[in-house]
Amino acid sequence: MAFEFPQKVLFKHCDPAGIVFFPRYFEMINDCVEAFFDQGLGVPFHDLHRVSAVPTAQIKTQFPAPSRHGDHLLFQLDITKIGRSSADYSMTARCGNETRLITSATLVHVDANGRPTAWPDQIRNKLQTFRGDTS
Ligand SMILES: CC(C)(COP(=O)(O)OP(=O)(O)OC[C@H]1O[C@@H](n2cnc3c(N)ncnc32)[C@H](O)[C@@H]1OP(=O)(O)O)[C@@H](O)C(=O)NCCC(=O)NCCSC(=O)c1cc(O)c2ccccc2c1O
Repeated sequence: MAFEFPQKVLFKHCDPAGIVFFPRYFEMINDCVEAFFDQGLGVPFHDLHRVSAVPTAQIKTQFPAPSRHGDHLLFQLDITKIGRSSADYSMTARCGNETRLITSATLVHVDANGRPTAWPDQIRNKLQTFRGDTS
């Protein structure tokens, strides 16, 4: 099951050439991850960050086609791997049938001291429900 996150391209996302500037895509990616924790996992960041955090250890992104002001993007997130303290996800953003962004990344669950710590069972079990087809 993929988690879905709609995002309309706004004026603030675009550069003078009229296309989405890549740092704004990374903000959209993080907005999708934040919504995933809140709505998908039932662990909103304002609760999670009282005791832990989930920084990004690695991320790889491709932009196969540009997005423009007014486009309606649909982000889809799948969990592809769950480790002791880490989780890999893949994410795409599409406008209609056209793919605009493909990304894969690793989040690591860390304690209040920033050290990797095992996922709590409640979060691990919810992550499992968003496992995609890969590995
Ligand atoms: C991320 C680290 C805390 C990892 O520490 P360390 O390297 O000591 O970890 P281990 O070797 O013990 O491995 C633990 C665990 O992580 C996996 N892992 C580690 N590095 C990688 C990697 N490069 N690629 C893939 N996987 C990796 C490893 O396989 C282990 O997995 P297990 O499942 O087996 O346990 C440390 O490296 C660190 O602190 N890095 C800096 C992170 C950072 O600054 N990122 C960029 C800015 S922060 C950020 O972007 C961000 C912050 C947030 O608070 C967020 C909150 C919510 C969502 C997103 C956030 C976010 O993106």
